[in-house]
Amino acid sequence: MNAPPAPTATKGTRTAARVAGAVKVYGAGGTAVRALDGIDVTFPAGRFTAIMGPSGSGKSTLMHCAAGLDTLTSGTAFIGDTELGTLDDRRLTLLRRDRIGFVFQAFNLVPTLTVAENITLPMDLAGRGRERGRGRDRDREGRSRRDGRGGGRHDDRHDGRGGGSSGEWIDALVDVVGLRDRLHHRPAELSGGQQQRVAVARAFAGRPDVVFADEPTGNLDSRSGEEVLNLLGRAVRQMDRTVVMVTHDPVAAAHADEVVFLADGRLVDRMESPTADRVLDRLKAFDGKSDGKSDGKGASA
Ligand SMILES: Nc1ncnc2c1ncn2[C@@H]1O[C@H](COP(=O)(O)OP(=O)(O)OP(=O)(O)O)[C@@H](O)[C@H]1O
Repeated sequence: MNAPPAPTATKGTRTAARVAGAVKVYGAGGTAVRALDGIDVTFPAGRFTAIMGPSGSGKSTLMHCAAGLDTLTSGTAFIGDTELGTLDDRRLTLLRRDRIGFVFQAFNLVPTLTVAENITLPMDLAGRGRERGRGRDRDREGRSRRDGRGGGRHDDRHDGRGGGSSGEWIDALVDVVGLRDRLHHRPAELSGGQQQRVAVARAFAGRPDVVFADEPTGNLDSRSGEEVLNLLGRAVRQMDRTVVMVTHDPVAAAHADEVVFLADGRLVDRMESPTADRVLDRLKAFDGKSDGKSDGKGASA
C-alpha cells in the first residue's frame, strides 16, 4: 500500500461539496426573488471556508442548497461525487444524516438528554451500526490517509466513548471540545458557549464529509464565540475535517482558511488566509458598490 500523503499535500485536492450554475428563485412572477444567480463554488475537503456577504446576498440560501436542506431552481449541488438533485427524499435524508453535520445559531440540543447522549444522538437515531458507519468512513478516507482508528470493540455508548474506533473518535472529540467533565450534565446546566460546543461535537460525531455552520456564534458572547471558532478550526486542522460557515462577522471569518464573498446572489471574490481587517475592508468595498448599482453583476428577479 502506498504511504499516506503528507497532510498538506491533500489540502484542497478533494472536494467536500460544490455547486455549479446554482440558481435559486423564491416565488414567481413579479414578486420572484433571485437569491442565487448562477454560482459556481467548490468547498475543498480538509478546509475551513467562510461564506460572507451583505444581508440578503444569498449566504444562507447557498448553504441550504449545498447541504440538501433546500433545492436549487437550476444548476447542480454535490456532496462529494453525489449530485443531490438525483436523490429522492429518502436518499437525501439519509445523505444529510450520514454525510453532513450541522451547527446552527440556536444550539438545538435535546434538553432531557445528557451531553454524551446529545453528542451521539444522530448516530443512535440512525441506529447506525457503528460497524456500518466505520466501514463507509474508512472507505472514503482510506484513499488519502491512514485513519489509525482501528481498535477495541467494547461498546459503552453513553459515556461519550462509545465502542471501537467510533468510540475513539468520539473520545477525541470530547477532548477537543473540552467537555470531558460535563458529559453527564444536561444542556440547561451548561453555558451557551458550552452548549454550542456540544452541538459542534454532535455535528462531527458521525465523521461527516462536511459540517455546515450557519452563524454558529450568533448567540454567543465574543469569548465563547472565539472558543467555538477555535474549535471548528481545530477540527479542520487537527482532525482533517471540513467546515463551511456562514457568518456576518469578519472576526469569525478570519478563523477560516478562505472566505468566499457573495453579493446579490453571485460569487464576487475569494480571499485566502483572511484577517478580520482585510475582510472588513472587502465588505466595505461592497457596501460602497452595492448602494445603488451593486458591482454591475446584481441579481435581477
Ligand atoms: N423562503 C424565502 N422566500 C422568499 N424569499 C426568500 C426566502 N429565503 C430567502 N429569501 C430571499 O432571498 C435573498 C437571499 O436570502 P438569504 O437569507 O440567503 O441571504 P443572506 O445573505 O443569508 O442574508 P442574511 O445575512 O440577512 O441572513 C433575500 O432577498 C431574501 O429575502
